[in-house]
Amino acid sequence: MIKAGIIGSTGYAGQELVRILVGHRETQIKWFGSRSYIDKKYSEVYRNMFQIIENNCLDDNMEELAKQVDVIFTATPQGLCSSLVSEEILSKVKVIDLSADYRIKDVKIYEEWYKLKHQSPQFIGEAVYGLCEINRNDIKNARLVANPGCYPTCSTLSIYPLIKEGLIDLNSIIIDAKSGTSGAGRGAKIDNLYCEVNENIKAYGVTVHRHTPEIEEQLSYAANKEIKINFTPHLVPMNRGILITAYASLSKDVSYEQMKAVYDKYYQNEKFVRVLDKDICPETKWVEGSNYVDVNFKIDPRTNRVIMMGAMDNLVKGAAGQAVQNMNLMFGLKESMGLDLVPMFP
Ligand SMILES: NC(=O)C1=CN([C@@H]2O[C@H](COP(=O)(O)OP(=O)(O)OC[C@H]3O[C@@H](n4cnc5c(N)ncnc54)[C@H](OP(=O)(O)O)[C@@H]3O)[C@@H](O)[C@H]2O)C=CC1
Ligand SMILES: CC(=O)N[C@@H](CCC(=O)OP(=O)(O)O)C(=O)O
Repeated sequence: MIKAGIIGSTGYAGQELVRILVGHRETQIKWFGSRSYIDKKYSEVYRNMFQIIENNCLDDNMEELAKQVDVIFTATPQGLCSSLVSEEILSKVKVIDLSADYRIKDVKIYEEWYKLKHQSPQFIGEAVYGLCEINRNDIKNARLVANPGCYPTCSTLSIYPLIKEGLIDLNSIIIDAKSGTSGAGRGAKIDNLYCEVNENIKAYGVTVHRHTPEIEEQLSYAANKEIKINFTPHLVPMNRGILITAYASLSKDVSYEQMKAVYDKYYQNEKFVRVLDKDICPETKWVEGSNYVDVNFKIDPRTNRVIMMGAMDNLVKGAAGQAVQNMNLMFGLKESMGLDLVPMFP
């Protein structure tokens, strides 16, 4: 049995991790970390866990945690994980960070976009970017995994095959993204109040969203060349779900069948990436509650552009599900263990 501790178990990403790990037959959650609910029953914070979890919430005592568990998940605000990790901790326990602290390899770029001083830059080089479909082998040997951001997961997986195969103009990529409000976390913020969000849709973080450099870095690895993108997220009035619509100019003539073969080349053996049939557009409702990313594309011959689309659940493949996928790889388990979650509908 893997013993797991979750720092930030009372947030939206943390509670999704709890929900998934409760159903994981090789894992036992030993530590339900919290800042605001210390000594309160977890099932009083999340009543869906009534009679399922009897534990109390605990503080984020890393030293004590490291003695008691095999893996620590940090589902906490940006900057916290990097202030807790040390060589001593990493020598005792594996860490999977759901925040962005170790996702960006250039610390200056992290500090510039996050407006934070990085607390342990010495571990950035070692951390493995946990996009399982692309970095599987490195993840298996990692002590520290940077679980990818939600928008970057959906964007990268939707665009990656076409970059790898040199089918798109690298200077022409535009990503339009939409997210449900659980992406913003459980903390009270005026922008996320019912009256602000309901019956509304708005762009935010235009040109300055912190996921821009993360997506650029991942796409640049795929291209082996520096890429800049336009990335515009929108907040939509739903609980869960991310939809990506990305645009790029084609760099060569390519038919539907050829492009489909490219997506299949990368994803036909990937359980969690589903390349949809011709003309079927990904929808958030068909992936909700699951670890799937649905992707598809359409070529527009009038403009010589391709439109790439992706949909996933921000809390599952975009956060907790991917974190469990990473844990499975790090502990030599079947990659999909605990993640056979059939999408919920309606
Ligand atoms: N929501 C999403 O869709 C996704 C989130 N993520 C990432 O996961 C992380 C958590 O996000 P999310 O769950 O949305 O956020 P929430 O605001 O819902 O949760 C934050 C969690 O962190 C805890 N926390 C806050 N400050 C501290 C602190 N100083 N010390 C210890 N614990 C603290 C909170 O504890 P308490 O409630 O007890 O005060 C809570 O459990 C973030 O880094 C986010 O970027 C990644 C991908 C997707
Ligand atoms: C709707 C919303 O606010 N989404 C968040 C992104 C989700 C998240 O928590 O960010 P990570 O994936 O980097 O961890 C945002 O735009 O900041």
